[in-house]
Amino acid sequence: MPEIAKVGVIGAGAMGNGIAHVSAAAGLPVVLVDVQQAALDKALATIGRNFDRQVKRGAATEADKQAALGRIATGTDQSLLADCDIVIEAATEREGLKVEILKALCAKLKPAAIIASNTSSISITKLAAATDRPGRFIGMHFFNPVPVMKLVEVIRGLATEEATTQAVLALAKRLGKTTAMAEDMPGFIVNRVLVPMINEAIVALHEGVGDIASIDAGLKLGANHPMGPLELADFIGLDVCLAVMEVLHEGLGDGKYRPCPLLRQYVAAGWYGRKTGRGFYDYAQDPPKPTR
Ligand SMILES: CC(=O)CC(=O)SCCNC(=O)CCNC(=O)[C@H](O)C(C)(C)COP(=O)(O)OP(=O)(O)OC[C@H]1O[C@@H](n2cnc3c(N)ncnc32)[C@H](O)[C@@H]1OP(=O)(O)O
Ligand SMILES: NC(=O)C1=CN([C@@H]2O[C@H](COP(=O)(O)OP(=O)(O)OC[C@H]3O[C@@H](n4cnc5c(N)ncnc54)[C@H](OP(=O)(O)O)[C@@H]3O)[C@@H](O)[C@H]2O)C=CC1
Repeated sequence: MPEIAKVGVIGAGAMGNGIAHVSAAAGLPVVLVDVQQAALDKALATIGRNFDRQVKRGAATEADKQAALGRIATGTDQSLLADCDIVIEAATEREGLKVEILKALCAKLKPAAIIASNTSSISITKLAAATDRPGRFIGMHFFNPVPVMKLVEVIRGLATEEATTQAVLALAKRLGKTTAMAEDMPGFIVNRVLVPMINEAIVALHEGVGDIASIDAGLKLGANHPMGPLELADFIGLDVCLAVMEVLHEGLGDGKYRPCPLLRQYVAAGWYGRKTGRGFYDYAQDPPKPTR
């Protein structure tokens, strides 16, 4: 398997922009594709702002930022990914959508190209089966925010070839990440543990055990979490949290993974958290104000 020299990213949202950021910062040319030009524009602005954080701290120079931004090409057409050695799929956490994207993508890529999914929980084996290259399909699960979080979970599907695994481990290392191998089971490792905790915080809110501010203060001040569980849920996206709980509940068949009805209600209202401006907190206010 040749070394990965060019990275494609599909989906320019909360995660896609970060994956493009760290790939370009590592000196790799990047192609970032999304269906909405507006999403691409927003992603480039976010990447620029995140580089500014690093420049301010002296962790990067203005020249580093400009050079990295110069390595990122964007567009709404998947054919721009034709000469990428790997394409990392980071589109919305909906299985049907991912399958549709992957099926369309295969025809556009060179036969040797690897496809990786950044999915939070969906079966890598199942997604691989939707492609023409199950041996060159793998889970490469980054964490939010990508420029800061050191971990990449690597998940092999049943058909993933060793050369694919080694190429992705080498890429993660080049991106400055630490890898953990996770089995292709619902939620992999981190989300199997973390998202049920978030769901339990929502249950506690739903049952009136505490209000939003108290629940978040509890885990921040009592367990030294950097963010409270409800603040974190908004940061991840309530849509993603619900999608993960549904995969756990269905895949493991245990009632303890039942998504809290209040989480369903917030997602049904379109209150996804930071990405829509309102979730458990209203981000139109400064500081963000609890919504109940
Ligand atoms: C759902 C899934 O499938 C998997 C997941 O991702 S689960 C979610 C995993 N993520 C978490 O658990 C995040 C928990 N929260 C945190 O770690 C911290 O709150 C945080 C790193 C996000 C912010 O840290 P903080 O101390 O509150 O803020 P701050 O001191 O301003 O930032 C620390 C660093 O992070 C950077 N940072 C903060 N927020 C950032 C953001 N949204 N994007 C990029 N960089 C960010 C800052 O620039 C700073 O970096 P520099 O030192 O280079 O400037
Ligand atoms: N949020 C998180 O903390 C984490 C999420 N993940 C996973 O990463 C993936 C992305 O999540 P996240 O970044 O939060 O999601 P977002 O909703 O922020 O971004 C998804 C992006 O994909 C775009 N998209 C939708 N359909 C297509 C398509 N057909 N082709 C190209 N782009 C498309 C969306 O555009 P539009 O808005 O127009 O639909 C949107 O810009 C998910 O699988 C999620 O589970 C993994 C780790 C952490």
